[in-house]
Amino acid sequence: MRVVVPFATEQPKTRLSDVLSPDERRAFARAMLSDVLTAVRAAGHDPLVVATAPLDEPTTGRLDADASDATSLVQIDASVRVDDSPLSTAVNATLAAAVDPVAVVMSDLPLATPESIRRLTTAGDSSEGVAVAPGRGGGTNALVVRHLDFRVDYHGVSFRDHLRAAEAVGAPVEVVDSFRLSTDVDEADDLVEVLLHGDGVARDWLVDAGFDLRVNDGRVGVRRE
Ligand SMILES: Nc1nc2c(ncn2[C@@H]2O[C@H](COP(=O)(O)OP(=O)(O)OP(=O)(O)O)[C@@H](O)[C@H]2O)c(=O)[nH]1
Ligand SMILES: C[C@H](OP(=O)(O)O)C(=O)O
Repeated sequence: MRVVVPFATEQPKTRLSDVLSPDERRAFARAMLSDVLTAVRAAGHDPLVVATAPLDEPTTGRLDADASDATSLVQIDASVRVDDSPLSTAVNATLAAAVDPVAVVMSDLPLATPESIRRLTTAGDSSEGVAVAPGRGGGTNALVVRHLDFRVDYHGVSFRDHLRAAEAVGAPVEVVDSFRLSTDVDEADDLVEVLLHGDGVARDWLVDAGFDLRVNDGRVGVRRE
């Protein structure tokens, strides 16, 4: 199945600005993308990155296969389509052109595993269905679209909006209940999950950048050396 991975190349993860510089956010976003692409490929699928700008011509940050500091960019070896239109417009262009089912998997899911991707791509297996993996907080972290008329509308409470959109076109919905797919990394506290449950490039990046768990009386957070 074709798996589309949207990617904001130039100014990603602004909600991590409190803990990461702009160059670090670019580098960490690429590390997460790398983990997602690895999981997609290991699940037997062919990823297409739909990026706002080319991945091989960074405007800032250093492209370095032996990434050894927090602003070196991990090399991404994947098919890339550059489309600088807004997220939903870019994804919908892909859906409109598709004749076969398409999966859309966000690039900020560094806990994704081949098993969780396979669960997604085999869900909603009716020929006209839609499978939705919600993100925490109302978003949509991954989708499989088999209905030709279904279109995405990201941001806001997109999980609820996508259920309604599926209903509007008569597409049966399966909700994919997956810790690994529901964990998108948006805010500093989400880094806890990557440190605890990740085992890929993104976790290594955080450790190299000096992040560790911060244990107080309340909820676990992160601290940086
Ligand atoms: N192609 C494309 N992908 C996008 C765009 N905006 C976000 N993405 C990707 O969509 C997914 C979800 O992104 P968000 O968490 O909403 O946004 P973000 O830019 O990563 O982070 P924030 O700046 O903190 O909102 C990630 O895979 C992003 O890389 C866009 O305008 N175009
Ligand atoms: C793209 C957006 O991501 P969030 O801002 O919820 O992380 C969504 O899931 O609708």
